[in-house]
Amino acid sequence: MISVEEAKELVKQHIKTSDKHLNLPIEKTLNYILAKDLHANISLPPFAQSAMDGYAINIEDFSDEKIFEIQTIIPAGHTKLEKLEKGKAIRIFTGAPIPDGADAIIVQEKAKEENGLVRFDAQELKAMQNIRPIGEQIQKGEVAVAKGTLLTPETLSFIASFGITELCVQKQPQISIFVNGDELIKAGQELEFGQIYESNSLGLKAAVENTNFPVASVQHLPDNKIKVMEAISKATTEMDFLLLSGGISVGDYDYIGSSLRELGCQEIFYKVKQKPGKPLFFGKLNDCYVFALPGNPAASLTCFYEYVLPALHQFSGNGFKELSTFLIPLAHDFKKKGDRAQFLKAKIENHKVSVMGKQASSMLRSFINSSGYVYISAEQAEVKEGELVEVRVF
Ligand SMILES: Nc1nc2c(c(=O)[nH]1)N[C@H]1C(S)=C(S)[C@@H](COP(=O)(O)OP(=O)(O)OC[C@H]3O[C@@H](n4cnc5c(N)ncnc54)[C@H](O)[C@@H]3O)O[C@H]1N2
Ligand code: MOO
Repeated sequence: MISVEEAKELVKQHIKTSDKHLNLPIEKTLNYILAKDLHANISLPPFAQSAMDGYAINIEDFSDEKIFEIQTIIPAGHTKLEKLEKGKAIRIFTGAPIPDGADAIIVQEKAKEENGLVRFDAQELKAMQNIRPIGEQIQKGEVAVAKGTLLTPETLSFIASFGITELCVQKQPQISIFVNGDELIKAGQELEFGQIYESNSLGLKAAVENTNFPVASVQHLPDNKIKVMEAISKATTEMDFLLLSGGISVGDYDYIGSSLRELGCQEIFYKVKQKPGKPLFFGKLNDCYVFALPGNPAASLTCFYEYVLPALHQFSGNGFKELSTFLIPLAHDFKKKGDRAQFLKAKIENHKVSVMGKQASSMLRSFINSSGYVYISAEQAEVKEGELVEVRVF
């Protein structure tokens, strides 16, 4: 059985970033990954701009006593470069082009205007005050946004300021989710003795979608090896990722592992020294990455967050992006049972973190209102109150 660290390293090594790109109108690219470096096609700002509503002057002409004649008015959107005449002021507004010869904007709160004349309050002036120089934010030709960047609302807004209408983005992975087990029934049906409502597919689908990747299909497979093999064989020729849940342990009706092997799936690892999620399988079949997640609901989700999520990011050009991790003092002593690494649902309160109750991998309850996992490595046996622990936030 390999360690959590070894398993992650293997995922990182084996997932290749997709070279499938597509061009999309910029307004359709939210949450895609930029596939090519984007160079600034113009400087920003493209011309020197006033940062305030006020008056453009040349500092050499300024003295507290002086009254300036107002030469003209420059509103935002004025498309002609004006020239400031010696000793005069120009009325100007935020975003308007600075006239040639001006090197300071005095805000209107420090001025009094009357009959075409303006008198400024006594004040110290700094060269270029309230002026946004050309290219202050970025110069034409510089890399504006590097490939591999997630297209967030802020990034898209920045890109839009270059007047760009189309972007080359990474194609999103095609993902299928299969859940397996004869005991599982769909919500809405009457529960018979021995049956449970199937819940992992909803959790996994929501977790994938929460990361802004689409789910192509969800399917429930019976405990029937022929059907399992047929479904896996078809999905792995069509999908980039197949997420299987359940049937990967050692029981007589756990057909996922044997089906994958008989179909010739390359096994990259099976079984990780962790709780929950020990019988996690990762492999590759027909160019499709296969994660067989243990069926216990908390194990399925934990393996998703810790292994599948970074794999999806890496495939999509966003690097092996794991959950954000913080070091936070533990609010109580903790003794670990067993020698596996543990991902424990936990809550951060008052700058400390507490491990929640009901941690069994069959239970989801401790996820409710949790902030993330406390990660206790395989080597650690206990942690004392106040010691810093790794908290992985989902
Ligand atoms: N003899 C051994 N038995 C088990 C071992 C072992 O090492 N030796 N490992 C245990 C561990 S650890 C885990 S985790 C589970 C994983 O088993 P499977 O991946 O084969 O999952 P199932 O047996 O199909 O299901 C486990 C559990 O979860 C429920 N389940 C499954 N799918 C769903 C779903 N979609 N929605 C809701 N609940 C689901 C299922 O009914 C079972 O109760 O194996 C242990 N056994
Ligand atoms: O690995 Mo299992 O998730 O411990 O129950």
